[in-house]
Amino acid sequence: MIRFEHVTKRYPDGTTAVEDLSFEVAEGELVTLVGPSGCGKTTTMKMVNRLIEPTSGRILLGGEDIASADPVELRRHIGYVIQQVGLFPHKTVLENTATVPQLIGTPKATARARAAELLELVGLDPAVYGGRYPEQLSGGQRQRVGVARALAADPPVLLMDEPFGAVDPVVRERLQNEFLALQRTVRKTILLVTHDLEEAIRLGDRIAVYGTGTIEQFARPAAVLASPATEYVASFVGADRGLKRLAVTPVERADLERADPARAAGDGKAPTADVALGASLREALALLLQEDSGRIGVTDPDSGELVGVLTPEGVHRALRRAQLQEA
Ligand SMILES: Nc1ncnc2c1ncn2[C@@H]1O[C@H](COP(=O)(O)OP(=O)(O)OP(=O)(O)O)[C@@H](O)[C@H]1O
Repeated sequence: MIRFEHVTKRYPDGTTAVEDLSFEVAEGELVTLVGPSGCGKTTTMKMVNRLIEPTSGRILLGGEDIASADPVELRRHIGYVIQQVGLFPHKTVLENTATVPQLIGTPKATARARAAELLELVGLDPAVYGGRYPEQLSGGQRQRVGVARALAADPPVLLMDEPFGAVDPVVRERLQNEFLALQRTVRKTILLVTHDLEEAIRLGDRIAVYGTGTIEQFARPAAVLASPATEYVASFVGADRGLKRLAVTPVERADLERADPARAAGDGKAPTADVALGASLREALALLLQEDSGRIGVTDPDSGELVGVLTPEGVHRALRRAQLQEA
């Protein structure tokens, strides 16, 4: 869907922001660009909507070279969410959200109805918030309006530059989770820039880890954590990557031991907590650490039935399995 072919950007003062970038974002995929300040993430992203022009190489969108597209037309198909959100202070939340559809000629009533739907979708009741002005919102609420506004024109592609950067860690995690749930419904093709590795791991279907102006590794989060491609990636990912890997490894049937209801009932140590198959090992381990029985139940997410129990040995097996799969 978005394809970079040997893209280099040199600024007029001679700074090479990115050099020979080649990668592809599949349709409906969310790719996070992560790396330290100044490594070229924002430059990469702004080349997609032609706010910045590459020095060499080309970028294809849906197979078409964007260099031959009309920039204004191009940007209609690309939603853009930035950290400062950039809401119009003198417009209400509803008007802000309806801006783009109205610009492209959607009748006012239709644009507003659509805006109200989107506000609902990002968790803001339009009846409560629609008439407010941006300054009457919290930082997290403003950020949600920014996301709703970017989705309003229903663009197939979204560019997001530190979209959750301006809020505190607790709100940030909630917004991230809501955003993931939203993405499961809307399935946009997304490039998301962040300097926060946790965020990149949590949100990305794949992650591009930037060195200076180049991508050091482009892979699924679990693969980056299990086998960093270079020394640089290993140090960026840090020594606690085993812990981070817990967050991206799901509980699978093969990790479980048989649930034995007779024994569980008999020794009075039935696990009191359970997780669904597919939950992260991090979630499972957090519960396991609080369980006297040393086991937690694992249920089928569809039927709710108990399918087995997970023990610390099971967690270890799961981690080894994940490492082998990614190696
Ligand atoms: N207009 C410009 N002229 C010259 N150099 C620039 C210009 N814009 C960016 N740069 C340089 O290009 C490099 C990449 O910048 P870019 O903004 O893409 O980095 P980034 O990874 O997004 O950083 P941050 O996380 O701090 O936003 C940096 O060295 C930056 O100083």
